[in-house]
Amino acid sequence: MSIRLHNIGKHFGSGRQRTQALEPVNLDIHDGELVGLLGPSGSGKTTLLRIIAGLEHADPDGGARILFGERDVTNVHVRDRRIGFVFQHYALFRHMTVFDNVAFGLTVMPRRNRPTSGEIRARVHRLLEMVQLEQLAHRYPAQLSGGQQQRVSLARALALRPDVLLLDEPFGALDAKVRQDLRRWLRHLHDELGFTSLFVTHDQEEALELSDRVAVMSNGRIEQIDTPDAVYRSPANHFVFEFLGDVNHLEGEVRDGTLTCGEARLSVELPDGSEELLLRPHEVRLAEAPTPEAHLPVTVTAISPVGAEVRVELTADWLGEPWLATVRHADYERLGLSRGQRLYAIPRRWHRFPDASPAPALSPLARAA
Ligand SMILES: Nc1ncnc2c1ncn2[C@@H]1O[C@H](COP(=O)(O)OP(=O)(O)OP(=O)(O)O)[C@@H](O)[C@H]1O
Repeated sequence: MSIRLHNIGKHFGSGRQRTQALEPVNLDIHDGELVGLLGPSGSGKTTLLRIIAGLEHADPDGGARILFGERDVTNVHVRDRRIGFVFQHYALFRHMTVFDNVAFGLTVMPRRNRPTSGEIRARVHRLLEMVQLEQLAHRYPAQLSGGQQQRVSLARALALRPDVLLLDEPFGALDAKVRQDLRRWLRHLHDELGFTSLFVTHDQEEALELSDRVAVMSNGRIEQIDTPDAVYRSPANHFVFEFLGDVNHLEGEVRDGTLTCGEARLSVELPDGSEELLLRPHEVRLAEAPTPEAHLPVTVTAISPVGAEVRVELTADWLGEPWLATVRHADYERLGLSRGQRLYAIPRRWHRFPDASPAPALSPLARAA
């Protein structure tokens, strides 16, 4: 089921209390797609999700329309939109067993649509099997872990065979390992059952790992919507770049093709003036000597060799905030990295987002790559 949003804007309150939660948004979600709404607190993610669900109404002016496939659901009640919901705070019925929680939506259907009790039993068992909770069917929510409760919520949301599944910070309250498992598991279910899903998160990693496409939001606006790879590698603007990962800043004055900041110097093909360059940690190489293009002396202040790469914190008099470089374990050993060591940072590439420039600029190095 595709979802098409046309001119969905939202204000709350009136008079001086009136605030704009969403600027008019247009968005097309394809049939079977898993889309992540990613943004900081207050950026409008939940408001957009609630409008799609029918729990909130878009501003009526401006011709707001919501289509599920060919069906115009703009004025359709939440009950009739055929949506499954999963929220962060597991709203399971505490006095019902796992089985009854999952079966609930089916048992309260109008008699003419309601499956027989045998069919309900079979469907609930199948769902519990899929979320691997069959053994716990007779437990109560209080007897489950957070991750298990969230799996029950998912099974319950899927029991009514929704066309669209909406998830609001579904794994927000869980610890890192459980989140990781649930993400994989949601992706798997999504692919197996083929519904269309939209989920809200403020966790970059979660959005990038789970989504077919990510919509990055700030201040009630969709700043960019694209595949995880594209939003990460080709961010549309400064905000998206900063929000999607660790960033190192290099601010200085450019004169005659050289950016200078204290004792640091970098050759850049830019006109004279003040500049701010941005670099991801993996775009910073560490070396024992400067190059003709880059003279950026740094001191190693912390090393974290945990994970696939080594994270190295760097400081210098010319830096306001420490830099973070990620280096391969082989390079870590080759350089014999230790705290207090003095090295040179060599940018592999850099990015800049001059104000009001719609397209990001990349370093010549990156353009060549
Ligand atoms: N019922 C409401 N009345 C007034 N303002 C509201 C209401 N709901 C949301 N807002 C405002 O709308 C803006 C967007 O809120 P929304 O909850 O959609 O953001 P969000 O991105 O989901 O944030 P979070 O990640 O913190 O949940 C915020 O400025 C919020 O204060």
